Amino acid sequence: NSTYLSVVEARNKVLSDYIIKCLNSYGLCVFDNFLGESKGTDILNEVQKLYNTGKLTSGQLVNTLSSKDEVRGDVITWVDGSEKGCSNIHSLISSIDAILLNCQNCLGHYKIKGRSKAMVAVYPANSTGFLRHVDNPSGDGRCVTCIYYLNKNWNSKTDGGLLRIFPEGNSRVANVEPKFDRILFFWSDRRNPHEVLPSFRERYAVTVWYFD
Ligand SMILES: O=C(O)CNC(=O)c1n[nH]c2ccccc2c1=O
Ligand SMILES: [Fe+2]
Repeated sequence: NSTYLSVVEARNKVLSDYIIKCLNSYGLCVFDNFLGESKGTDILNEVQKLYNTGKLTSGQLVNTLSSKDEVRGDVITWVDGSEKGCSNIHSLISSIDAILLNCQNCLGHYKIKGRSKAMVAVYPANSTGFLRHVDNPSGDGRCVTCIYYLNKNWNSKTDGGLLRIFPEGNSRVANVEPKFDRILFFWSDRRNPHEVLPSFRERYAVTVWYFD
């Protein structure tokens, strides 16, 4: 009904304003309790199903050493949400689209024109994490990285898997716990080198990149 819609729109507006302010000031933005416990759990269940039915393949070109203890990196798959069993991932993507549509023409000098499919990524327990990198070092069009985390009761002291962002020209480092129902936005270019520390527990995330 109309009241529900206006509540959702008002909430999206508040969130868009927050993202615009944070991204333009710090180049990154973290927001907790994005979709709530039940929706977040629905998405987590879909991601775990993809993982447990072997739908994910190795994300990085990890040079699997011949040694017995294999190098364990992230495993990923790309979904647009129309696939069977991905309807909740689809609604996640639509929720993020709605928020960023609200930010139109207010994110730096970007005019967002599109986005990637959603990348579902799982770092297995005892994984090596992800070496320090820039998502878009070479101007491939990606301007904003958006990551939605799905890890309940995550404690990086015991579970590892911390995302560390080193904002360019800034001595401070952002240590982001991959907490359940947390959404993170950051500029995809050289302003935000980042790394994922080794993970000692399965670590789930869904990432979408927005293009200008
Ligand atoms: O999960 C995180 O907290 C951060 N994650 C990343 O920075 C990240 N960045 N670029 C990728 C490219 C291919 C496959 C996985 C990735 C990936 O997890
Ligand atoms: Fe990255």
